[in-house]
Amino acid sequence: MTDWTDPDAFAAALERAETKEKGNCFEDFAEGETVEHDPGLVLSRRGSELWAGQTLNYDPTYWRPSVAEARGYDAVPVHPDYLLACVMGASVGDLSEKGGYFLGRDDLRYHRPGVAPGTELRVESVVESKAESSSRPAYGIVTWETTGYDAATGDPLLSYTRTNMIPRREPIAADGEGANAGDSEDEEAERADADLPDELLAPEGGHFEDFREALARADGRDAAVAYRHERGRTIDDTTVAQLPLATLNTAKQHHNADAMADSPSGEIVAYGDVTRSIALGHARSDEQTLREVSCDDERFHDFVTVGDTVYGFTHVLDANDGDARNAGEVTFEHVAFNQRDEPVYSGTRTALVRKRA
Ligand SMILES: CC(C)(COP(=O)(O)OP(=O)(O)OC[C@H]1O[C@@H](n2cnc3c(N)ncnc32)[C@H](O)[C@@H]1OP(=O)(O)O)[C@@H](O)C(=O)NCCC(=O)NCCSC(=O)C[C@](C)(O)C(=O)O
Repeated sequence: MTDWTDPDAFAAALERAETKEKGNCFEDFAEGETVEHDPGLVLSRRGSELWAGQTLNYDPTYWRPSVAEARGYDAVPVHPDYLLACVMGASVGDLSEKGGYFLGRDDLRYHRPGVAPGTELRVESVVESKAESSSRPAYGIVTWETTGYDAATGDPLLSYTRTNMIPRREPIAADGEGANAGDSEDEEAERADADLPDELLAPEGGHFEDFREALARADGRDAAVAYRHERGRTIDDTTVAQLPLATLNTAKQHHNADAMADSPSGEIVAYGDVTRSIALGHARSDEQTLREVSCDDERFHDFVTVGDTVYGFTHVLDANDGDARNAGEVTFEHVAFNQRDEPVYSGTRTALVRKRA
C-alpha cells in the first residue's frame, strides 16, 4: 500500500497526476455555438429570501403575501436579483468557471413579472463574440447571450448578454498594459466628472412624481438629479461565497482562496451580481419600486473583496408617465462604490415606480 502520509511521496504523486479539468478556456468557445446548461435550478422562496435579506433588498412584495397580492401577484414572487443569479449561476460551470472576471452585461430584460417559487429553470447561452485582450496576454474576452426559460412552459423569463475575461490555454503576445494605459491624470479626471454638472439635486421622496418633479427642477439649469444612499454593506463570508454557491455559481473567484492567490486580485472577490444587488438594494430602499423592467451598460470596474463596504450612488436620467395608472417608468444610472469612494460597478436600470395614492 502507498504511504500517503509521507509528504514527499504524496507531492511526487500530485506532480504526476492529471487534473480533471472543469470549465472551458477562451479557445474552447466558437462564435455562434449554443451551449445548453445542465444544472438548472428550481427557484425557491428560501433562496430568494436569503439573497434579498443578505443584499438589503427589503421590498415587502417579496416577503409578504398580502403585499404581493395588493401588487397584482397571485403569490409571493421570487426577487428579480435572485432570479438573475439563478440564471447566471447555471451558466457558470460551462462559461466562466475557469476563472474569468465578469466585465459587464448589456440588454438585461425581464420577460415576465412575478416569477413564482417552484419554477424549474432551463438555461441556454449562445457565444456572441470572442476578442483577444491586448493588455492581458493570459486572457481573451468572450461575450455570450444567455436566456433563462421556464422549463415547463418554454417561456423566456430573463435574458442578457454578458462579457468576461476568460483564461487562455496559451498566452499570446500583448502590446499594452490596460485599456487606459498611458492616459495622463488630467485625462482620467476629465473622464471621471465629464457628465455631471455642479449642482446635484435629490428627489423629495421615492414616488414617481418625486423623480419627475426633481428632473423638472433640474431642467434648464446646470443641475442633475443625483444623490447617495446612506446604507453600506460590508462583504463577509456569506455574501462572498454563500450567495454565489447557493445559486450554483462555481466560479473559483468566490470560494477558492488558494487558486485566487495567483490571480490579478490575489484573493477571492465578490460575485459581481452580489455587489450590484447590494447597490440596487440601497437605491430601491429610497424608491417605491413596483417592478423591474431592464438594465443596460452594466460594468464591473474593480475588485470587491472581503472587508470592503459597498455603498450606492444614483443619478436619475428620465421619468416617463407611460400607460400604467398606478406607476411610471424611471431610468436610473447606479454606481456601487467602496469605502475609498472608488466605483466598482455602474449600470443603467429602468423600473416602474409607484405613483402617490
Ligand atoms: C478585470 C480587470 C482586472 C481588468 O483590468 P485592466 O486594468 O487590465 O483593464 P480594463 O481596462 O478594465 O480591461 C481589460 C480589457 O478588457 C476589455 N473590457 C473591459 N470591459 C469590457 C466589456 N464590458 N466588454 C468588452 N471588453 C471589455 C478592455 O477593453 C480591455 O481590453 P484590452 O485588453 O484589449 O485592452 C478590471 O477590469 C477589474 O478589476 N474589473 C472587476 C472585475 C470583477 O471584479 N468582476 C466581478 C467579480 S468576477 C465574477 O463575478 C465572475 C462570475 C460572474 O461569477 C463569473 O463569471 O462566473
